[in-house]
Amino acid sequence: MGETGLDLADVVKRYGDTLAVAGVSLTAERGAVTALLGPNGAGKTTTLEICEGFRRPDSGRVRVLGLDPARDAAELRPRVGVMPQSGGVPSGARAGEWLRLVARFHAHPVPPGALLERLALTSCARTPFRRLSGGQQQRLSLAAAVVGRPELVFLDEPTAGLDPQSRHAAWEIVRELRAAGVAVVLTTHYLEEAERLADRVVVIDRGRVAAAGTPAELTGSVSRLRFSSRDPVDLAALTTALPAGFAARALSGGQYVVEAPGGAVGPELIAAVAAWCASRGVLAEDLRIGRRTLEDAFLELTGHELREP
Ligand SMILES: Nc1ncnc2c1ncn2[C@@H]1O[C@H](COP(=O)(O)OP(=O)(O)OP(=O)(O)O)[C@@H](O)[C@H]1O
Repeated sequence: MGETGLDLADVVKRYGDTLAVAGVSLTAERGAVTALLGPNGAGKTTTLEICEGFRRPDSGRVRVLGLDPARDAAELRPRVGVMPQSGGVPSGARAGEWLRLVARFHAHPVPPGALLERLALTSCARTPFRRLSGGQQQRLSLAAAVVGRPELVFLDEPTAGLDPQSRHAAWEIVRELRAAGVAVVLTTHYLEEAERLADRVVVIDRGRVAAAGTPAELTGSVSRLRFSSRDPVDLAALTTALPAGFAARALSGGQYVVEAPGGAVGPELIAAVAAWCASRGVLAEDLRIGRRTLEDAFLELTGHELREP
C-alpha cells in the first residue's frame, strides 16, 4: 500500500510525425489530487491513456500503484478507476444497468443506487447513455470511475460542461476520494477549479512538463496590482510614473498589470497608478491587488496566443 500512486519517468509517445509526449516525468501521491493542466493538444490525454494501459509509450517508465500498466493490466483493473474524456460508456447502455454492471466487477463497490442518487441520475437510470444530456453523461462516467472504490482514479476533464451544482457534487466526490487516501489524477481546463481542488499541479505544454508544484508555489507570494480600462493605456508613460522597479504591461482583454520582480505592492504604488490615470483621463476599473492567479501563471508559462501544436 505504501508505494506512490503514479510515477512516470521520461515517457515519450509519437503519433507518426507528432511528438505528443516528449519526455514527461511526474508523480502523483495517494491521498492527494494531482491536476494535469495544459493547452489543447499538450499531451495530457495521451499521458493518461498511457497510464491507463490503453496506449504503450515509445520509451520511458510508467508505474501505477507500483505496477506496469501494460504488463499488469489484469491486476490493476480492479484497483484503478478511469473516466475517459469520451465517457467510456456504450451508447446503448442504460445508466443504472451500466453502473450496476461495473459495480459487479468489484469486490466492495459503493452501492450503485446511492451513487446514482448522489449524482442526480436516479430519474434517468433507465435512459440509454446516448440519450442522456452531456452533463448526465459526464456524471455517469464519473460514477463508473469511482463505484469500485479504486485506490487511484484518472479523471479526464471530469467537470467539463457541468452546471455549477453538478460541478460542486463532482468536487465533493473528489475531496472524499482524497480523504479516503485515493490518488486522484485529473485534467481540467478550469484553472480556478485546479487552484481550489488540487494539492499539486503539473503544467504540460507541447508534450513536456513546463512546471510542477502546489498551486501556491506556482502562483508565488508576490502581489501585483491589476486594473482594466476601456481606453488605451500608454504603458511606457505609466511605467515612468511608477515607483522604482515597477513596470506596467498589458494582458488580454483590456487588462493591465503592474508589478516588480520581488517587489511588494504598497499604498504608494496604488497612489501613483491612480494619479497617473487621473492625469490622463483614464478610468481604471476593477482595480485590485492580489497574488497572481493560477490562470496568470498558466498563461505566462504557456503563452497567451491560441496556436497550432
Ligand atoms: N490517435 C492519435 N493519432 C494521431 N495524433 C494524435 C492521436 N491522439 C492525439 N494525437 C495528437 O497528439 C497531441 C496530443 O494530444 P492529446 O489528446 O494528448 O492532448 P490534450 O492535452 O489531452 O488536449 P485537450 O486538452 O485538447 O484534450 C495532439 O497534437 C493530438 O493532435
